[in-house]
Amino acid sequence: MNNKEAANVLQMVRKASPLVHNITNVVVTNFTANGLLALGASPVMAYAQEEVADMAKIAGALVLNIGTLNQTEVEAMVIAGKAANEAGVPVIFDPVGAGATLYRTETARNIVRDVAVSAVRGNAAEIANVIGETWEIKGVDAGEGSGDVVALAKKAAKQLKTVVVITGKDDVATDGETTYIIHNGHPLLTKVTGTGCLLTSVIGAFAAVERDVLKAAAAALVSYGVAAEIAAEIAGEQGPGSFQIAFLDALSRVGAEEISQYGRIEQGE
Ligand SMILES: Nc1ncnc2c1ncn2[C@@H]1O[C@H](COP(=O)(O)OP(=O)(O)O)[C@@H](O)[C@H]1O
Ligand SMILES: Cc1ncsc1CCOP(=O)(O)O
Ligand SMILES: [Mg+2]
Repeated sequence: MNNKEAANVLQMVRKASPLVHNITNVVVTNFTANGLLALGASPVMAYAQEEVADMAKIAGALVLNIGTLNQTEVEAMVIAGKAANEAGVPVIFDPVGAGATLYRTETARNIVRDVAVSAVRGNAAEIANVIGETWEIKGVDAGEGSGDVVALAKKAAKQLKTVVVITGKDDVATDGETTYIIHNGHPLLTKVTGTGCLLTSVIGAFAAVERDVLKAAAAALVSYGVAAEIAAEIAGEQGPGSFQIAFLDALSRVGAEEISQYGRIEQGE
């Protein structure tokens, strides 16, 4: 995966405008829908157990996010996930807050047991907790110590038999064999709630058009990180509010030119 291939996948997203079915949290719902629209995808949020299977089957990707989970919604996620699996629709999972409470940790583990997920995206602590590892945040910035993050991502990918994406200062995407490290993004992303959750849904949009989920994830990460850098350039001085708006604008504008100029994808060990 290089910048050119990444830009091609982004172009495919804009052309196909895939339907991304999200079962996500109440904090990020509107931001996620607007972010997917800005990018060029078609978002839908549907949660009722009566309809989630039907929606998941017609979607290009299903995104499951346990940010504000409750038991009814978790059951809906499993119903949707199984329907997506039957229909060959990729399922992307965001284990928000795994490790923070026993309920979140157990639910995250149950979802990856009951649903065949194509990719899991979280920060290092969340991914560690899904696979039962302890994880110490080494500095103020959880992205510090990226060597350890790569090892954690590979271990998780092998254990879960899926693509694993760990985000932070640098982002790692791996299937356990091939690894990409993406050196894009901006610290202001950590000052806007839902930027991790939206990224998980953006990976869904990319996985809807690129069957190689590892390539889809790497392409999504570089597009997203470059968009953040453009937004910071335009509105970073103003603060997180202006940055959030500029970021939505940048998601709609980022393309081959910006990715070739700013994209920093490294093939890891
Ligand atoms: N220190 C940082 N510098 C640049 N980008 C960052 C930094 N920390 C996180 N990001 C970016 O913010 C986005 C959300 O990632 P992250 O904060 O790890 O997710 P979450 O909110 O789920 O913990 C990703 O695109 C990631 O690359
Ligand atoms: C603040 C908050 N509380 C529960 S879910 C959520 C949003 C988390 O979003 P992200 O992980 O993308 O920062
Ligand atoms: Mg998160």
